[in-house]
Amino acid sequence: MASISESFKNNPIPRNHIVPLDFNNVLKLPDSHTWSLSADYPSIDPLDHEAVPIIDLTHPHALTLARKASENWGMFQVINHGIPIHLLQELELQTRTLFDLPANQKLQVVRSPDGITGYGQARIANFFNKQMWYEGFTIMGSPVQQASQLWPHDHAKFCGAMEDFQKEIKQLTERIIALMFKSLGLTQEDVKWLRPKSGYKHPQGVLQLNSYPMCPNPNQAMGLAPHTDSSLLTLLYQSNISGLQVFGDDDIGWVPVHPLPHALVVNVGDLMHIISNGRFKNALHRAVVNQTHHRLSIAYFYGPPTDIMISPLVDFDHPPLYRQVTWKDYLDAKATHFNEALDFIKRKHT
Ligand SMILES: O=C(O)CCC(=O)C(=O)O
Ligand SMILES: [Fe+2]
Repeated sequence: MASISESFKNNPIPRNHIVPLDFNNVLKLPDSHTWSLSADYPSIDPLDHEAVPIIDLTHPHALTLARKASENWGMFQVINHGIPIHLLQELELQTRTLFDLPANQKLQVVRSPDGITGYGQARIANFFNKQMWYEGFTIMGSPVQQASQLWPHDHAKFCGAMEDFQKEIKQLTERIIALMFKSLGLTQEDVKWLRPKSGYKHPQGVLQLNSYPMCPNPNQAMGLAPHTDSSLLTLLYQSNISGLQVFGDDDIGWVPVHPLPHALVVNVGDLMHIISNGRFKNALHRAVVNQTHHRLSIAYFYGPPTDIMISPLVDFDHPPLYRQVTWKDYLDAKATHFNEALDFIKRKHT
């Protein structure tokens, strides 16, 4: 069966890049987690500068606003998105319950080297020689298999929250993707797979629970190293602790994206950048950590069905920048070349 899991099977990760530190048992930042960050650390506060736009999805000009934000930042926050607040609260509570478990229990559900779901370090860990102050848990569909190992008699709440949230966030993500495609001039006929009827496989979604424990020396630690998402679009719920930063450009540098109560961050992924033929920015972002709060965030990565070819939108003035790829092909390129993956699918013009 063609699924993105195949890409993970073909690109196994060594176990020392999977098992996270037992953060509860360290008082001092270990050398393995100490980054040389002093030069790039001071980042600009958006209070002094333009910040990542906030878009009310019920606003009559939401389409134009989303297009502009995608062109300028590759990122925006949405409010009035329709996801019930109680669901976000339950999602956060269940995520916290998971990460509050002792390390030896979390290790019962550690990701396998060639697997996609379960507990572990950031998937990008093997591209860096220092480790991140991070632990994560990846879910595709029902998490019941792992949850029943963690809580043999009591996993219904965790599974219920994760499954209910995936249903809601999938619909919302598709709604925002449709809006962005429309803003690019793509028709429903061009992207039939987005609302699959018979004959199309379903789009794929991955839910990623992220945890950044309190850190004894946050200025020399990295929560999640700079990366772009390999998805078409990512939606992120970042609860109420700051930590997400987006790279504006060389003048602005890293800009914090402060959480707004119950808002969701929308992040243009590499595939959307390809479809837009470079018009939408694939946001380079990272997460920093802090000394006093355990920060959680929940990301939903959305991508097309594996057999769908993603190709750049072209017009007469703009020849295609990239060759066409499936999500799986792209994930394979990313697993080898990481942040340079797009260069490998660039078309060479003579
Ligand atoms: O925790 C955050 O704010 C960022 C998470 C993220 O970038 C990711 O999961 O890909
Ligand atoms: Fe990300």
